[in-house]
This record gives sequence, C-alpha cells and structure tokens, in this order.
Amino acid sequence: MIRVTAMPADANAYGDIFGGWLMSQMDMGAGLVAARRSRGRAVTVAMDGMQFHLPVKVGDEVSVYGEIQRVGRTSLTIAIEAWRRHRHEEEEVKVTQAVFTFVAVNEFGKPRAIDQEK
Ligand SMILES: CCCCCCCCCCCCCCCC(=O)SCCNC(=O)CCNC(=O)[C@H](O)C(C)(C)COP(=O)(O)OP(=O)(O)OC[C@H]1O[C@@H](n2cnc3c(N)ncnc32)[C@H](O)[C@@H]1OP(=O)(O)O
Repeated sequence: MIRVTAMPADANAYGDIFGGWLMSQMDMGAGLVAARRSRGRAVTVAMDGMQFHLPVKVGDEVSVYGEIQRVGRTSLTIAIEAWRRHRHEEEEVKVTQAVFTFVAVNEFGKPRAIDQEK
C-alpha cells in the first residue's frame, strides 16, 4: 500500500528510525484502506497491539501492508504490518504490526454507516 525510503530526518541519534514515524506510515496505510472500503472520510479511533520487532535503519525501504479484519456498522478493523528491506538486498523482514480501528465519518465528523455489500 505504501512504499517509502527511511531518511536521516526520520532517525534518532543512533541511526534507528523513530517508532512514531513508523506508526505514522502505518496509520496512513490503514487510512488508505479505510477510505477505500468506506468510500469516504474515515478517522483513526484506536490502535491496538503495536509491536516493534526489529529496528529500521536509514536508507531501508519500508513497505506497509494491510488487511481488513472486520467491518462493523460504522467502524473498520484493519491489521497492518510494516516490513523493511535493505536497499541493496532482496530479503524483506517484518518490523512492526498493529491493529487499527477506523470510523467512517460524515462531513460533520459524525459516524456514518458503511455499505455492508462490498
Ligand atoms: C479533498 C481532500 C482530500 C484529502 C485527503 C487527504 C488524505 C490524507 C490521508 C491521510 C490518511 C491518514 C488517516 C489518518 C486518520 C487520522 O489520523 S484521523 C485523526 C485522529 N482521529 C481523530 O481525530 C478521531 C477523534 N475521534 C472522534 O472524532 C470520535 O471518537 C469518532 C471516531 C467520530 C467516533 O465517535 P463516537 O461518538 O465515539 O462514535 P460511536 O457511535 O460511539 O462509535 C462508532 C464506532 O466506533 C467504534 N469505536 C468507538 N470507540 C472505539 C474504540 N476506542 N475502539 C474501537 N472501536 C471504537 C464503535 O464500536 C462503533 O463501531 P460500529 O459498531 O458502528 O462499527
């Protein structure tokens, strides 16, 4: 869903990429899934089970993948993973995972029903 290069500005003083930057990429990836499935604006209401398995380094290619787990009346639950790949190598390794809940909202920011038919 999202593929981006981790840059020096995203790193701490040790050269590891900030967890907050990764969470932001994951949130944006989940947002793409939620907006597409709900056919409109959707906002993050919860993020559960965030796990950081391995560090990401400057220059790594970071890919964010997501899968809808559940569609409720107005909310969606989306499992998100981020994977890193050293830019000179082929192997991809999972670095983070979390479950995001988004709520579809109308123009007033209030929950709106999601079409249950896909
Ligand atoms: C033209 C220009 C285009 C521009 C294009 C730009 C695109 C750029 C892309 C960016 C993509 C990034 C995407 C990031 C998205 C944010 O970062 S959004 C910012 C952060 N989030 C917020 O500000 C949301 C703040 N919260 C709220 O406004 C309200 O809590 C909400 C979300 C509207 C919910 O209101 P509420 O009155 O609590 O709703 P309520 O009726 O009680 O519950 C609604 C549903 O939520 C569920 N729910 C409520 N709370 C929870 C909870 N804590 N846990 C789980 N489920 C919950 C309920 O179970 C219910 O589910 P359903 O049974 O209906 O399925």
